[in-house]
Amino acid sequence: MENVFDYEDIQLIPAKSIVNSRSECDTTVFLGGRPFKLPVVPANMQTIVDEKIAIYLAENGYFYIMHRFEPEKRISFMKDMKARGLYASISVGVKEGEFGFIQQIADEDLSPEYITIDIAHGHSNAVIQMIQHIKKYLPQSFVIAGNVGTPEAVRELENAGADATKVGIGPGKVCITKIKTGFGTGGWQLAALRWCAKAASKPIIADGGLRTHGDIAKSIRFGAAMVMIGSLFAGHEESPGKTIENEKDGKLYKEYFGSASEFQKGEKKNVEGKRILVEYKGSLADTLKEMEQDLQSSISYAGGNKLDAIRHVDYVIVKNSIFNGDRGF
Ligand SMILES: NC(=O)C1=CN([C@@H]2O[C@H](COP(=O)(O)OP(=O)(O)OC[C@H]3O[C@@H](n4cnc5c(N)ncnc54)[C@H](OP(=O)(O)O)[C@@H]3O)[C@@H](O)[C@H]2O)C=CC1
Ligand SMILES: Nc1nc2c(ncn2[C@@H]2O[C@H](COP(=O)(O)O)[C@@H](O)[C@H]2O)c(=O)[nH]1
Repeated sequence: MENVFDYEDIQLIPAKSIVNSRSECDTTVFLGGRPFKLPVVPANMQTIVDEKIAIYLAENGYFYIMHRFEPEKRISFMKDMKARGLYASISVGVKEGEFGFIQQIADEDLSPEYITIDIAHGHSNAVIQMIQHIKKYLPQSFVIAGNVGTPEAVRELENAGADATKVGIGPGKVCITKIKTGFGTGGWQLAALRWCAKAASKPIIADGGLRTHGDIAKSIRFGAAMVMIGSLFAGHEESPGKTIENEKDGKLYKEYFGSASEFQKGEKKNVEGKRILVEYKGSLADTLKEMEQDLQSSISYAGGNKLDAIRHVDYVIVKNSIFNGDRGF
């Protein structure tokens, strides 16, 4: 494939501004008929999102996807969100019991607004069957299916009924898939996104590999409707990962582990994720605000006042050079 690149290899080219203040730029995105303040969703991982964060995000106009690693809590979670007048957005796997779980939700008339099928290798018959199963029993739910890394996969999942697909196999910060298996979009996630987006007729969520707020604009430029981010959300006061104090200097860290790590699985079987510590960085609300301001600025550099302006800007490939050797961001 020609033109293979990743986030750090790209710079977007500014166009004449049409606004007098960055505050005029609107970062709203629609997904499944609902408006959200940002085209960003924290990863559906156990050290990134919990019930409290989900409620905060839904109440404040952000998109969230609850993880699937405490399966027994999902029914009460959905009931709680509905009782609060909030949308419900859950994750499912594809093992046998998950098909029964979908039927149970339908029987209890709970129909969550969003269901994400969260599987490492989403281009599979199991995921296609799950999409069709959800569409049969819960036709009102918006189905996000993934993860995939090829146009063929995007087309097949869309044809099976997925309302959006999630692109990213192995670019994540706590991912070791590319090392353990030799496969994935790690190192060329942005080019893979562009490749997939050309084939897509429905929204794409770019998942994994974003390391700076500027990477949100780059994802949008290359075809994402929304991005999913783990590492940039792992270090907050509210983040569910354990808080750890460095004995030497008293500095605070939060733990962040992969959904396919030994920490998540509780066993050493098919491990494709690791655990790291990320620096503590204050409140989630502050990061969301900063992301919004940075993205407003991106929109103004794109010469527009809405997210769409970013989709049409020119870009250059500057291999590994945007940090000028300085990786201290
Ligand atoms: N985005 C990414 O790059 C990656 C994300 N993850 C995350 O880790 C978590 C666990 O993922 P996953 O292992 O899929 O979930 P599960 O452990 O729930 O496995 C789902 C089902 O798919 C099967 N399966 C898993 N991997 C493959 C494969 N490569 N080929 C064929 N069948 C497969 C499993 O069987 P069996 O276990 O017997 O093979 C199981 O039946 C998820 O949250 C996922 O998002 C994991 C790796 C990569
Ligand atoms: N290969 C693996 N990928 C994983 C695992 N757990 C989660 N993930 C993926 O990473 C992104 C978050 O990436 P980040 O770069 O923003 O930190 C997440 O949404 C999943 O798609 C794992 O154990 N192995």
